[in-house]
This record gives sequence, structure tokens and C-alpha cells, in this order.
Amino acid sequence: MRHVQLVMGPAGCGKSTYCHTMYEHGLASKRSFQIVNLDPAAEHFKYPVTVDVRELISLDDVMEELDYGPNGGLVYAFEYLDENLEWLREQLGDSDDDYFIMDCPGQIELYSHVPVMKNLVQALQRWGFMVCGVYVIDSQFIADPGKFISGCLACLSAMVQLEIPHVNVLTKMDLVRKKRSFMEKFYQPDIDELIADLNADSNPAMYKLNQAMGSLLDDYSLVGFLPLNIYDPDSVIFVLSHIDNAIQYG
Ligand SMILES: Nc1nc2c(ncn2[C@@H]2O[C@H](COP(=O)(O)OP(=O)(O)OP(=O)(O)O)[C@@H](O)[C@H]2O)c(=O)[nH]1
Repeated sequence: MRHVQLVMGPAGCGKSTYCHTMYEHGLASKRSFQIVNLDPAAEHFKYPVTVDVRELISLDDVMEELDYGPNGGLVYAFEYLDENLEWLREQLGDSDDDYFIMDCPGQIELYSHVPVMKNLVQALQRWGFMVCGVYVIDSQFIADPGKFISGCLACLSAMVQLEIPHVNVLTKMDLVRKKRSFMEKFYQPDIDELIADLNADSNPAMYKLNQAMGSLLDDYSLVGFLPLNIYDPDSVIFVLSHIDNAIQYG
């Protein structure tokens, strides 16, 4: 069976570090994970890259040749990839048991405004891959209810667009060890408690909206993140086992 993890999330949230962690874990546990760089703006990697989109198109080239800014340039580069998916197919090869981890760009436009990520997922599925979305959020940015809800809505946007098994991962947990009990309420939060906390910090005019957002997340069962401490092998195994389950059972 062929597998892909699509690693998504905002800029700087720890996507590349996640990929590196999984790669190292694979080496130690005799599972072979191959990393694919899908970020045309990436600069350097700590892990060996099996496929690099910059061999097809790089953000620097787009910005220089077309005089685009970084965001427009990235959308252009992804649309170019979308038109040249056969290139990616050739790069991925046709082995039956490959497991690729794809390090994606952070720009939300790719998931919310243009269909390129959706097209990529559909192509991977046509080529026989079982694809799992791994949405990464930086634990440093969700340490209050408002930011937590905002992070959840970003995850939801990717989940709704891509329609694939989906796992949320909370990164940089080594940095929040001292506040662990505080953070625990974000792993599997009680949505009513969360909305009450949010209301406590909000103007009453926002209560109805807060409740509606809470219900939306509840309806999609999208609250809850898997905490990942990259320095703790048990934590890596824990996250990977959830991803394996998500891939297997959807
Ligand atoms: N302490 C700690 N630092 C981390 C962790 N993950 C990432 N970082 C740091 O956070 C910064 C950004 O990490 P990256 O892995 O490059 O994040 P990214 O999401 O790939 O970034 P972009 O590709 O720019 O969107 C780097 O300085 C990392 O060293 C973590 O689990 N613990």
C-alpha cells in the first residue's frame, strides 16, 4: 500500500521539523519515510529530500522572472505544479509500498482560495496513495481560547477543502512542559467550557458568534490536537499511531 502524509500548517509552526522528526523515527524503527518538499520557497533541509518541487519551479525564479510578490508567486508556482502533475508522478515512482511525507507551504490561500491542493490530493489518490492530512499548529500560538478557536478554524478550512483523513498535531510541546496542565485542556477540550472561557474575554456582542463557531467545530468533531514533543520518542510513536489509524480507518 502506498501512503502519503500531507504536512500542512501556518508558517513557522514546525512542519519541516515534524518531517525531520518522522524521518529520524523511521530510521530508528526500520520504517522507511521519504520526504517530499512541496514548498517552492524552502531554503534548506535537515533531512534528505527524495523529491523537491524546486527542481520543477522555485519561488525565487517566479519572483524574478514574473516580478510577482511572495504570496502571488507561491500561488503561481503551485498552479504550475498543478499543470505539471505528471512531473510529480514520475518523481514519486511506482513502488507499491512507498511512504511519502510531504512538507507543504504554509500559505492559507492554497487551501482556502484555489483548488490546487485539492487537485493534488485527487491526483495522489488516482495514483494509488492513501493520503492523510496532518495539520500542524504551534503550541505557542494557541495558549488562550481565542487563538485556539482560530487555529481550529484554520484546520477546519484545510479539512473541508481536502476531504481526507485528518489529524491535528500540536508542536513545540517541549517548550510548554511547565504549563502542561494548562495546555491539557486543549488536547480534547470540552467545547462548552471553551466557549465559556472565550465569552469571558469577549464583548457580549460576540457571544452568539462564539457559540456558532463552537458548534461548528463540534459538528465536525474537530476539537482536539495530538501533542508532539519531538524529544520524546513515545510522543512521536503516539502521533504516528494516530496517523496510521486515520489512514487505515478514515
Ligand atoms: N523547541 C522547538 N522548536 C521547534 C520545534 N519545531 C520547530 N521548532 C523551531 O521553530 C522554527 C520553525 O520551524 P520549522 O520546522 O522550520 O517550521 P515550518 O512550519 O517548516 O516553517 P515554514 O517552512 O517557514 O513555514 C525553527 O526555528 C525550529 O527549530 C519543536 O518541536 N520544539
